[in-house]
Amino acid sequence: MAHIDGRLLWAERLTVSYRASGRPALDDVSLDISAGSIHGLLGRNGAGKSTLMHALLGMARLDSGRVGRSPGVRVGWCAQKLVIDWFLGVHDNVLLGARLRGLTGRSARRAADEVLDAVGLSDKAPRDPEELSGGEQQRLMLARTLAFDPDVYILDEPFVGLDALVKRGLMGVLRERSTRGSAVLVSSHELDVVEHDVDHITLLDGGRRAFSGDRGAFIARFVPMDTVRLVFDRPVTADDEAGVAGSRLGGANALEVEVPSGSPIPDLLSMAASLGGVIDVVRTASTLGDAVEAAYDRMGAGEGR
Ligand SMILES: Nc1ncnc2c1ncn2[C@@H]1O[C@H](COP(=O)(O)OP(=O)(O)OP(=O)(O)O)[C@@H](O)[C@H]1O
Repeated sequence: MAHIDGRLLWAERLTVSYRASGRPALDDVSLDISAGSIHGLLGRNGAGKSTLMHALLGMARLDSGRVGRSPGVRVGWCAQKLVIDWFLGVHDNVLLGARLRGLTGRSARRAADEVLDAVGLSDKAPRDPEELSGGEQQRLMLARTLAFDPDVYILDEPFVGLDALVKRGLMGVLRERSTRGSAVLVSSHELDVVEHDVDHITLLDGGRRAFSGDRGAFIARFVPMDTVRLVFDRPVTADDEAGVAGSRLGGANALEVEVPSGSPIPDLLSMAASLGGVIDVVRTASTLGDAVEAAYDRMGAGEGR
């Protein structure tokens, strides 16, 4: 696989309409998917996430713009709706992914066994897909995509219906694949699952790109401040409060101060040390979920369009 500037797959100013009139489902959206990254595609229901994924896969009719792919890059997709070969058994569905990757014989079977194990379906391998639960069928689709082991994973709401342990395990497998150089584009409303693993965020709002950048920049943009709490082993005095610029009382034994999201705070720490009696410094960092909530609030109020 060769790539251009680390980019494996990209969209340039895509506009897609499902009907001739009315607002486009995707409006002038650009996106780069780079090797080794996990890229979260976020947005409310109907924001255009699936449409963008379909466009990247070459499955949407473009009004304008273009999709580019570096030479030899293989793209794998796990759809939001169930796409399973119901005429094949569980193991053979996964084997299909390994064969599409070019593996044959024992190595294909081994690859299929490995991913069935990774998604916790080894014991269901001899079954037919209709004998699986909804969550297991979802895992089967993911297993097939993992067996294909593409350079770019396009995963549309892959965690719906999965239990917490399986979700975490799958996120770990995706992280491992990205560390080996694959790229992952994942849409999800389950921010707690992707919270610690996404490097890059693109946020869509009504078909338009409202944000694209790294995770830290996203949080800083929508929740610009963290709260730091200085806890004392004694009541806070007026001198303490005056000594920490911008602080407020946080109960009898604590001061609270707002600092820029994610920023180092050496001055505040040395100030705390000089006050005497500070026994704990607790920083409440904003999460991806906080930032998305704040972003959706602002988008509801018209910002970001
Ligand atoms: N086949 C279609 N025909 C007509 N309109 C469509 C079609 N598919 C999607 N749309 C419309 O395009 C817009 C974007 O839909 P899309 O499925 O891309 O959103 P999404 O962000 O993936 O939403 P969700 O989070 O609910 O999955 C929506 O307004 C939707 O109603």
